[in-house]
Amino acid sequence: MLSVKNLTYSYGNHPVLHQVTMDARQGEIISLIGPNGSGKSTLLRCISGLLTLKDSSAIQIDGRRISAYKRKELAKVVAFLPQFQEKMPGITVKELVAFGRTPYQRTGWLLSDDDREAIRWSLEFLQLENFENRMVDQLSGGERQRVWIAMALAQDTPIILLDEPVTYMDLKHQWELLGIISHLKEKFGKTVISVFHDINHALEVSDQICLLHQGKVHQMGNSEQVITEKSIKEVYGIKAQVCRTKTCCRSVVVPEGRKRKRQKEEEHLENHLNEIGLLS
Ligand SMILES: Nc1ncnc2c1ncn2[C@@H]1O[C@H](COP(=O)(O)OP(=O)(O)OP(=O)(O)O)[C@@H](O)[C@H]1O
Repeated sequence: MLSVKNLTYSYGNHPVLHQVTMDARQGEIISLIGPNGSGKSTLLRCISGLLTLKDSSAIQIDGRRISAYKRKELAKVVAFLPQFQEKMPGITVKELVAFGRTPYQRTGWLLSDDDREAIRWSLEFLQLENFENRMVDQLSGGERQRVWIAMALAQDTPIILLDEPVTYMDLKHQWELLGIISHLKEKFGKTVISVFHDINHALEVSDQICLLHQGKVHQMGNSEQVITEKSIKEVYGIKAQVCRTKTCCRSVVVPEGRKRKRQKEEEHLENHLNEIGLLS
């Protein structure tokens, strides 16, 4: 459905993405992970059509290069939640979610029955019914983020791009949103490509994980292939354990804390002193 092939992108003369290749099938959840500045947002913005590509055939949807889509046509296929959302003063939650229907407007701003149904569905899906008349700029960061996600869902596209969708959310809402993302795939066959900073979030929802490092795909595949102690060390430069937990039915990544590091150093010193006979 979505194919990214040898995508290279520079901001002016600052190269950011190098020969990125990635495929997404229909109904697949792909997580983009990688350190700050590795190019995750830039990759999403390229796929969303917001950035102009030198090689316009590098990104194709259903076999058609994205530059061949008209703006409105592409907005019916790809919805994009950017990393930072505006506060949107003077606009209610329902009005903002209604903006998601813009690609379907013909003349003027009259909502059709389909529009109203999509708006209602999105508000319900994000549990925002009780918020619909609230002003967007008076919401908390996490609440506002849910409204922006609802707007993206109201667009009713087969492909949804989410840039750090859980950033401002508390623990409960983070895990609820991960459930919503899985639901979008399982019940509605949506293809979701999402940036996560918390690898455990990526492990919870992904069919595939794309690990970016310095603008290149370091590894792409299922979680067991990609999330290893070796790859975390290579890309993030930290020591972490990848533990398989029975209760979660998946792996969890636990970075080595300072206490454990200190404990290991002390054990090492004690062993050494033992070896040379200073401790007995
Ligand atoms: N508009 C821009 N103009 C110039 N350089 C940019 C622009 N946007 C991003 N960059 C640079 O491109 C590189 C990749 O940025 P990008 O935002 O894609 O990374 P990221 O992996 O999403 O980072 P983060 O995890 O911090 O959000 C960085 O070096 C950044 O400074």
